Parts: sequence; structure tokens; C-alpha cells
Amino acid sequence: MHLQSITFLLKPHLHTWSGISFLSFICLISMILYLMMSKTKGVTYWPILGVLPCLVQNAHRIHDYCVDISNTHGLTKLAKGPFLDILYTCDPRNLEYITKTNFPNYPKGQEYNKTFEIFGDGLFNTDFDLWHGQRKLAGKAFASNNYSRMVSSLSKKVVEDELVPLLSKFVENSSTVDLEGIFMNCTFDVAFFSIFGRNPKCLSRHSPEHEFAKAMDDASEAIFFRHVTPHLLWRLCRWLKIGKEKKHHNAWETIDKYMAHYIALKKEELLQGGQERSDLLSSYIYFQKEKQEFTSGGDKFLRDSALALLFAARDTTGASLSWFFYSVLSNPAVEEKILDEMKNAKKSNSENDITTKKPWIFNSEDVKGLVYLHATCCETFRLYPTLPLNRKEALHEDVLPDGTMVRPKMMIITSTFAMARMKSLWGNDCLEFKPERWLTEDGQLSNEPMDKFYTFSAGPRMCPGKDFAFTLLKSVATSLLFNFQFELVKGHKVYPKPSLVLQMKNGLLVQVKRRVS
Ligand code: HEM
Repeated sequence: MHLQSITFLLKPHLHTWSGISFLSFICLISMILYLMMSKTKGVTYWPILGVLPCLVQNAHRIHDYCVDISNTHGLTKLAKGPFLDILYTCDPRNLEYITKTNFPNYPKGQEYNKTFEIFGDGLFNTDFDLWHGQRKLAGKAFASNNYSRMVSSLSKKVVEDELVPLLSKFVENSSTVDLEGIFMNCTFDVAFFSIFGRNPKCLSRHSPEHEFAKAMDDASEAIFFRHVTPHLLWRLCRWLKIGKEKKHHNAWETIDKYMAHYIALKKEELLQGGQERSDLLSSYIYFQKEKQEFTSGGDKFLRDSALALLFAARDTTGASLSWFFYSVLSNPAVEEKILDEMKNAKKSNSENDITTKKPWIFNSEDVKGLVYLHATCCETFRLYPTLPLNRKEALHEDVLPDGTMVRPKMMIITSTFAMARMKSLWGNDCLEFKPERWLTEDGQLSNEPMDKFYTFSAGPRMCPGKDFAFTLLKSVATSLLFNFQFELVKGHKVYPKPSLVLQMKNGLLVQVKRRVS
């Protein structure tokens, strides 16, 4: 057939063909870029789609991807895509400015509030006046002596009555144990107890998985996917109630059911009077009665406040415990130093009890002087920050200390996981687990690393649960390391799972024996 006749036959379809050719051209370019990008570790721009394909391609390894971005582009990088205007920064000067100096210009933002909508007006999901009122209440409750005493005694109680007996059973059966699962249940029990004043006993081996805890896991998983899925897509799935959004919807119903139940129980208990309660829900109910101005909304206010605290406390601290044990067991010299420090503390505090056959449980006073243990906790929080991504939204145009221009509505992302792995911040040995970096030459705690330590954020929105996290970590660490000997299961690979909280993908499998000293 002649070329003209082919052209003639095709003429009516020319617009279709030019459309198809254009699309093919875009696909071809995109494929070439994709292949190039597969070898590139940082941020690559696609035609039309901007950085979106990079985000989608790396969602399954989001924390390592942040490390790649920092290693490729340095401390700060701008990224654009359809409906995306992101500033990625790990520069401590910028973080100091965002979290403290010009704090009012960097709220969480409406998009964040929408993504975390299940938390309603809970502390970490609000901005401006609503946040201010919530934070004032939380500040009072957290700062009270009653609260810190309660956290210490609850941690000791759960460790002594549940955790240590549970591990003793594993010793008898010589079975392999997933420490991460145990730690998640342990922190659920302690956090729940501190908020609602009752123990859900998740840790107890015979109780089935708590439906409430499972609903929290499902909601958390869905929220993570909202972070790595284009807004329009997850909103469509939410509307259709499909995929992760269906899980989110069901989890929301379950959570609401439990929250209503526990709030009603607590109110009934308070009405009946009796001894003073130090749990957070009781303090919130008392405050609610006293100061109506911050607490309009009745049970919804209580539901949102208590739920936010439970979420903020539970997985973060549970995961930190897992990374602590993983790091200590992988570094026998560190374990030896902690053991020596504990033995000295035990000798000086309880000479006459030294020969007891019962598992030894340290109390919060004994643990206070353990400087090397404190440095090991700090190093765990540095290398494995369990809230590894922090997000803010700019309100007005601004210029950051490093000279970067910020546009209104720009999303500002920080990866504390990547920060810990930057030589320019933590030195050539940044990848090593080294508690000594938190100590001075004469073995005292050093403040110097605090300038670049953002694991608990900083400024007015700094984590109010930092002391809780340290207390529980030390309580569990001392009692388990002193009484048991753990060995990582050979060949079991430990790495972070793609989630909001830095948990382990395959758990933490160990063999456990009773320690003979
Ligand atoms: C290792 C454990 C923990 C880590 C790494 C951690 C980290 C953080 C970080 C980075 C923030 C700031 C988040 C942001 O601005 O977006 C935060 C906020 C918060 N944390 Fe923690 N946290 C931990 C444990 C806890 C515990 C045990 C509690 C409660 C008992 C708690 C309660 C909160 C609350 C309520 C907020 C919101 C504060 C606000 O927005 O004003 N956290 N946490």
C-alpha cells in the first residue's frame, strides 16, 4: 500500500493518533527516567508528576529513602509534585527556628488534621487556640508529682507482676520469643493504666489480643498509607470504604465504642468518690469541671484527649524498647557496662538482699543514678527515633536560617532517622551504637549532643511524654537484663517497617535464659 493511501486512511484518526503519540512519548521519557531513577538515590523529577513517582516507588523503604535524600542532597531539599510542595530539612538551625523561634508560623496544618482525623481535637492533632488549651491541661497533668510517681510505680508493677513472670515461663519452655510483641503489649498496659486507671492486661499470655489495641494498629496502618498516597486517591477510597480505608473506618467504630465505655466507667467511679485518682482521664475530668473554657465538648473532649495520649505513648515507647534490646544485644561491651553499673547499684542499695533467689526488680530510685544506662537510652532514641518523620505546614512566607525560601502552605518534613545517620551532624561514627557520645570524659552526662537531638522534637510542642518513655525504658531494661540473658536468633533480620512509628518489620526474635551471675 502507498504511503499516501495509508495517510489518507489514517487522516480521520489523526487527532487520536497525535494524542496517542504524545502519550507514548511521555511514557517513553518516563520509562527512561524511571530506569535512571532506579540508580539514583535522591529526589528525581518526572515530567508532570514531579516527585510523586519517587515517593510511591520508595514508600516501602521510606526511612532509608530519607537517608538517601540526605546523603545525596545534603541537609535541605525542595520537592514538588502535583498538589505537593515539600521542603525536606534536617538542618538543626532550621529545626530550632521552626520549633521555637518562629513557632507560630509552623502549625501542623489542615492537611495533617484531616489525615489524623480519627484523633479529633486531641493534643497532637490541633493548632492555635485549641492546641494551646489542650497543651495547658496536659502540661498541668504531666507536671504533677502524683503523675510521675504513678508512672514509676505502674512501670514497676507491670514489670514485676506480668513481664518478668511471662519471661520466666519462656525460660522454662526454652521457646523463641518475639520481644517486640511483648513490649508492645507491655507499653499498652502501662500507658492504658496511666490514662484510664485500670490495667487491660494485654501482656498476660492467656488474654486474647485486645480488640482495642488491634483497632489502634489498623488505624495507624491506614494513616501511614494516607501519607504515601495522593490525597485525592485516599479520599476516594475513604468515600468508597475500600482497602486500608475500610480498615480505618472499622477501627474508628471500635475505638469509639471502647472510649465511650471507659469514659462512662471512669465517671461512675469518680461519682462514687473514694481515694484520689492520679490517672490522666480523672485529671482531665476534674479540670473539665473547674475550667470550662478549654474543655467544651463534654465526652468528645475526653475521648479525643485520652485517645491522643494513648496513641502517642504506646507504640513509640514499645518500639524504643525493642530497639534498645536489639542494640544492646548486638553490642556485648555495652551490655557488660550496664550490668556492672546495675550490680554496683544493687550492692549499695540492698546489701542484705544480695543472695535472694527471686528475680530482682529495680525501683525508680535505684535506677536514677545509672548514668551509663541513661546514655544507652539516649543513644537508642538517637539512632532509632520512634517517631522518625515530623511534619509541619508553613502559614506565611518566610526565610529559614539556611536561606531557604518558604511559601505559604508548604509542607515541611524532617526525618530524625536520617539526621542520626548524617556524618555532618554526628561524625564519622554516626552509624555506630555508641552510648559514650552522651558522656563526658569523666563519665558524666554531656549536654552537647542535645543541639541536634530532635527525637522528642523541641519548643512548645516538644513531647510531654519524654520522662514517661525514659522511666519505662529503664524499668524494663534493668529488670530484664539483670534477671535474664538474651540471645538474638541467628539469621533473623531486623529492619524498620514502613510505618508512622519505627517498628521492626519481622519483630525481634530472641532466645531467653535465666541469668546466672
Ligand atoms: C520513645 C517514645 C516517644 C517518642 C520518640 C516521642 C516523640 C514525640 C515527638 C517527636 C513529638 C512531636 C510530634 C510533632 O510535633 O508532630 C511528640 C509529641 C507528643 N508526644 Fe511523644 N514521644 C514518645 C513518647 C510519648 C509518651 C510516652 C507520651 C505520653 C505519655 C507522649 C505524648 C505526646 C503528646 C501528647 C504529643 C503531642 C504534643 C503536642 O503536640 O503539643 N509521647 N512525641
